[in-house]
Amino acid sequence: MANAPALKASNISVKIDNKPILNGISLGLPAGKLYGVLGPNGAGKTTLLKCLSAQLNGKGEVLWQGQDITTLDIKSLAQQVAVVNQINDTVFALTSQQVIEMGLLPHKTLLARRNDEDEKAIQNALNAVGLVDKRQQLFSALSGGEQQRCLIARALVQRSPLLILDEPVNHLDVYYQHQILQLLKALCRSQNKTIVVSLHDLTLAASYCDELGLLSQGNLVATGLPKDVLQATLLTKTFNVPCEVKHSQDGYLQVNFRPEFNAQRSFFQGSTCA
Ligand SMILES: Nc1ncnc2c1ncn2[C@@H]1O[C@H](COP(=O)(O)OP(=O)(O)OP(=O)(O)O)[C@@H](O)[C@H]1O
Repeated sequence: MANAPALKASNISVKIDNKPILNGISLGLPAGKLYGVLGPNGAGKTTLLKCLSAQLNGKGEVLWQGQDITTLDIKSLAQQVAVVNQINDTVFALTSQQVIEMGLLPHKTLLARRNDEDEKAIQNALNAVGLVDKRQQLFSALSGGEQQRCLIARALVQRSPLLILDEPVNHLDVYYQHQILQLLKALCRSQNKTIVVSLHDLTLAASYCDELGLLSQGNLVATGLPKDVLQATLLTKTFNVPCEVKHSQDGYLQVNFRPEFNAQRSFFQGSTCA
């Protein structure tokens, strides 16, 4: 079946400390597609991505190529799924190259040395994310955006058919936001990869993602083509900010949140500030 989902989540639910975080999420994504997960802070995007990449075991089932993803042993999982989590405060005493090289581990035996093919993969990944000149720089000395691109490069050399990236364009300037999403989309098309990203920029999501899922308070309130998910009324309700969606003649969607919205009014209510 050409369009059978490569990644299929059925009825995923997560509770933490008895608080529902995800409520019965089901979605299916064919190979070769870029899927964007959207939603306000705390909606459950990271939690969903962790379930899809077997970092978190919720209720329900995640099938990757027909197999329950939680049953893969750690090496097979790393060969199948590359993960880029949000950058945390972990300071790696490693160079960019060494961080990227970690992506080769799932394909190596314990004592294997780096070969020409590995070197080429690292060089290609450094090129792809524009970090050739930072190769020997300590990861901890990279800027936030460079760290983000370095972790994406690590995922690239992992050569896995499924990529899960949590806010991959966070910290990136406009050029690299577009460059990284173009790269991810190209990987879907040229290598038939299945890629899931969480994003906050809805216009960017509309420009690059094949399909979107919109989360609100742990519920998947819409999923499908960008034009079907990005409806002004639904977005206004979900993000609690008045919004309009413009459709350009060349097929692009632009989501504008209204600047006259005064979030500070509620912020300063009850405070003594003038
Ligand atoms: N380990 C945890 N302990 C307690 N609560 C948690 C834990 N992990 C997540 N949560 C809660 O689950 C909810 C969803 O969190 P999640 O990180 O998935 O949201 P998100 O949509 O990715 O948010 P953001 O846009 O801010 O990154 C939040 O209310 C969060 O506080």
